[in-house]
Amino acid sequence: MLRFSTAGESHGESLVAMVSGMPAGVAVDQEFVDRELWRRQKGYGRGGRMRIEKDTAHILSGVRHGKTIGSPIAMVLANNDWKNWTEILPVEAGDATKHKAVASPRPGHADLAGSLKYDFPDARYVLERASARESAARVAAGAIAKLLLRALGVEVASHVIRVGKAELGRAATWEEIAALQLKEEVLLNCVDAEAEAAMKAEVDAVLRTGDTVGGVFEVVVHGLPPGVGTHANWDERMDGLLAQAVMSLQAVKAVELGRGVTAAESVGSAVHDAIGYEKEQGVGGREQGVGKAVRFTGFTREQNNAGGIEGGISNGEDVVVRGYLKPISTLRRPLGSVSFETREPVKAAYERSDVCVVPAAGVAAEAMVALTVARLVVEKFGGDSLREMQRNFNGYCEQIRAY
Ligand SMILES: Cc1cc2nc3c(=O)[nH]c(=O)nc-3n(C[C@H](O)[C@H](O)[C@H](O)COP(=O)(O)O)c2cc1C
Ligand SMILES: C=C(O[C@@H]1CC(C(=O)O)=C[C@@H](OP(=O)(O)O)[C@H]1O)C(=O)O
Repeated sequence: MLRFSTAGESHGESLVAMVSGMPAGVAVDQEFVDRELWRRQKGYGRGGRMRIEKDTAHILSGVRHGKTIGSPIAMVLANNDWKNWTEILPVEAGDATKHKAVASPRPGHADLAGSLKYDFPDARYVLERASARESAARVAAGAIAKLLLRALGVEVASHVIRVGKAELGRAATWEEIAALQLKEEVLLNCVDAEAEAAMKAEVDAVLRTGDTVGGVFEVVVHGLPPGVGTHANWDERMDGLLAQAVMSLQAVKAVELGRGVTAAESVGSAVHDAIGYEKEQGVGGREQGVGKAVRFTGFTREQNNAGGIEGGISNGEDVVVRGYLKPISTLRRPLGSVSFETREPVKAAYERSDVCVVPAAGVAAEAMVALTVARLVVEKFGGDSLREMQRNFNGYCEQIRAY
């Protein structure tokens, strides 16, 4: 089973990512892993911390001569900011002057609930792990999953469809989304320059007023054959697993598959994706790689409102997952809170903060989606080595082509 976990605190020495269950023989491209980390650090509206960090994954195990060897992969990502904290963090609990205590819990953070739960004197102990700094480790793990998927012709990419009130008012093609991932500059990771300018204006407006914004990103999985995930058990359905994976990201408050949200206010005839068949084009091979059309069978759809999943099973169309982000919680003009010490009303704590993280959250969500899909792919196709898995995968593709 493909599994991953992370460890590490925001201002601790390092983050750690562990991935196990990867087949042997997958080429691990360090440049690709680091580029994914770079993409997560970018986007208009990020705060001062991103000028301190330059994330890179130091691979400690599970890779030999550039390829996976089937053993757990451990990676370490240093926190550059750690050196600014070494003298402050380890002091005794309760010394508010020395350990950067967060003495008034910030609304929208885990601060209050976590301090009560773990019996901490202030929220610093909570936020260190609750922070989305952790998502960098997820991206390192997700990059490994992406490399496995890529070896099977499956690609995962994201783009931003809303920042505050500004939205991309049209559907994006896979080619547009794939091309975005290669850009050297990341503004708001939107496929449309005009919509992106409007999104930037939303960020500028909240920068002026000391406020924050949220938005919506969309992750697309391209090239996944029909038949991954299952309807058979609730906890094996791909839709449920994707929802949990993306919802688990910091600040994501809703997850949508396909047109799930607007479908609720529509009628069945407008929502469901009519099925056709085109033998000539559909049957006869699949081209692999970003931007190429992938057809596994002759069955066709006029549209993809289902977002590539029906009954918890991939149906061969692009898998489309949207994540809805609340506005960032920490405000330069803070909301009301209460002092832990005096219980008097005070403003919530503020040091520095991002004001918009929609593009970065999209990259982290790509990682979560890639890890989820890779897990289901490993379950379906098995194989201790990539060669064995590719044989199983190709055999299955032949089977459904001849269906
Ligand atoms: C990439 C990324 C960066 C984030 N940066 C900040 C930040 O600088 N300030 C902040 O208040 N919240 C930030 N968040 C969100 C908080 O971590 C999150 O809202 C908080 O931990 C509470 O968790 P919840 O919103 O999931 O309930 C960020 C989220 C992501 C995905
Ligand atoms: C460090 C990252 O994001 C952090 C996530 C975060 C939060 O509360 O989630 C708060 C900020 O941390 P700091 O207070 O150190 O500036 C962000 O910078 C990162 O994305 O790598």
